[in-house]
Amino acid sequence: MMKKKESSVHLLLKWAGKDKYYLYLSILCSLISGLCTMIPYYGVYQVITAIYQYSCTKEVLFHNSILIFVSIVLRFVLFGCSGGLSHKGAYRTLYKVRCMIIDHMAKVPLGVLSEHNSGAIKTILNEDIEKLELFLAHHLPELIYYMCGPIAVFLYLCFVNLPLALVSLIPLILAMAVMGVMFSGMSKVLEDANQSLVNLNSVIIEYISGMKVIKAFHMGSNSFIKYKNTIEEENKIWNKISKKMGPPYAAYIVITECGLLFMVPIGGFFFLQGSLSLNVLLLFLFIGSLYLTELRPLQELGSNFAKVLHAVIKTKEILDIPIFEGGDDFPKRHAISLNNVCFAYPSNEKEPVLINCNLEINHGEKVALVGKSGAGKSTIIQLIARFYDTEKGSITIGGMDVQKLNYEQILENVSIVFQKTFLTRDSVFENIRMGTQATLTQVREAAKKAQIDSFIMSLPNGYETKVGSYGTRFSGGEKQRIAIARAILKNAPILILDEATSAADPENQVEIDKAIQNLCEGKTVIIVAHRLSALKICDRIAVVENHAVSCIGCHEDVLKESAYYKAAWESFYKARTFVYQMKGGLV
Ligand SMILES: Nc1ncnc2c1ncn2[C@@H]1O[C@H](COP(=O)(O)OP(=O)(O)OP(=O)(O)O)[C@@H](O)[C@H]1O
Repeated sequence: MMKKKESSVHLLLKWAGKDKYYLYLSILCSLISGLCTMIPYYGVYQVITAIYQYSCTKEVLFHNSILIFVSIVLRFVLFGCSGGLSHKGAYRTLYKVRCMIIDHMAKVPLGVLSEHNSGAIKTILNEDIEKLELFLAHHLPELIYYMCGPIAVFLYLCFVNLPLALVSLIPLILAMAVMGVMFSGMSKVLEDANQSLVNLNSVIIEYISGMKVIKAFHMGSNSFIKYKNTIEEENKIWNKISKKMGPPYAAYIVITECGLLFMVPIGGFFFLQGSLSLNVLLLFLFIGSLYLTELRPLQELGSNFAKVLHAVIKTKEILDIPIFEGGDDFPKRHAISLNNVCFAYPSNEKEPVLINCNLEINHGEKVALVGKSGAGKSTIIQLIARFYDTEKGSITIGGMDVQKLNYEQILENVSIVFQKTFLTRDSVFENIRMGTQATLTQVREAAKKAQIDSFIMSLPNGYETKVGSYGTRFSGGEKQRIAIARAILKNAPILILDEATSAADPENQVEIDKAIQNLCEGKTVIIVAHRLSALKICDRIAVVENHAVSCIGCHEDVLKESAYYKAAWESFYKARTFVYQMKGGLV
């Protein structure tokens, strides 16, 4: 546990980089401010001594009052400076850590990222990182401050009377024992509490994103059950924590204040014995029984510290996800080849999706992947785009193993149009150019080819129309054409269309087909075709079944060779020529 704490603080300071000097300065201010706590006690002792020795004059009162006043002002000024510096250091560190995570996530293989629960990532990015700020900006300087004062007072008391100074520590020893009880076995409970927060975040995200389905199926209050159960689970954990922490916390508070209980009899005994003067007894009765109450906030810091350690560990877990770095330049030719590829998803390693799968796609060729649902079509394209690495076998682009290629260049050279289009809360213009420096003319050019320019121009603010709330009014087909415009603008030589025509209805089917034709021009294309109508632009068709590509060729050849394709084509053909018969006659 101790090792974990050390490495976590060390990690935090490493992440802070040069900004750790703000934190060091803040600690120094806290330290001096904490030491100032001792000065008023010293002043009080001087006055008591003067009274006891009948030498108390106006000067003695005046000097000590000034001393006490200056030390109190200094204490607060320095504590304020410490807070300012710690906040500056903390927010700069927070900014760095957030950037580090975002940078890192951009280099993490997409598949690995999707294996992570999005609620867990949100908890880390949002709540856990905020806890780092709490620690750096507040806990660290406060820890020094609250510890320094009592330590300095104790040292001063040791200087005045060692045995009584040691007696003054008895409440501290008892309070530490109580704290030990309080925190024993807490790491598991706190871990559960953090996990329940992650679950709660995931359920909320799931609940909000599934709102449409919940309403459509009139699931009403039943849909709340998972949400309600998760809240109840969290409630149970926090009840458990408060039951465990409540009594020892009360004991801790009382014990830190019970100094007089020991000081009066023991100090009084020494005084009666004559080994203690009255001024020293008074000093210990006033101060020796009180100064430890300054340590009280340490208990709260202690419990928060456990949360901070958890946050550091979680942040590190994200930063430790292996990334793809370096690698060879992307080749100029783009023939794609799968050679005896075996693959199972990391979350389900026992169920192989692909076994010895082979596929050859020529440079500039357009190949459709067809097959039953769950056959592995999307898996193949995810492996080509290196969302995951193959277990056995290899995938090459232009003869080069994808695992040896620069990952960033793979992302640059492979465009994927997914079935679901993600629109950011930004203008349509920014949604098409997606962070590139493309001009409005270039964006419009791409949008024209994607058959969406006239629709965008009809929007209230044209290309400047904000998507956000308005975005919900885009139809599936319109969104898909925006995605196609993005891909046209990106102009990557390899194009993957995963069910890209699925949102097409008869009205915009023609437009989407035209958009896709424009998009595919001169590219190496793989289309995951669920509707066989998408096959018309393809040179060859590959059937995915039984964990591999079972046959590949032109439409006529595959029709002869593949029973699956023959059946699929026949039902597609029947559906195309289907005429609805109404009761009263033909429609
Ligand atoms: N992230 C994942 N983790 C675990 N298993 C997965 C994952 N994604 C897909 N699978 C499983 O892998 C198998 C192949 O899925 P894949 O999506 O490649 O099929 P598909 O042919 O594209 O199906 P569909 O046409 O329905 O989209 C399926 O059994 C699916 O359940």
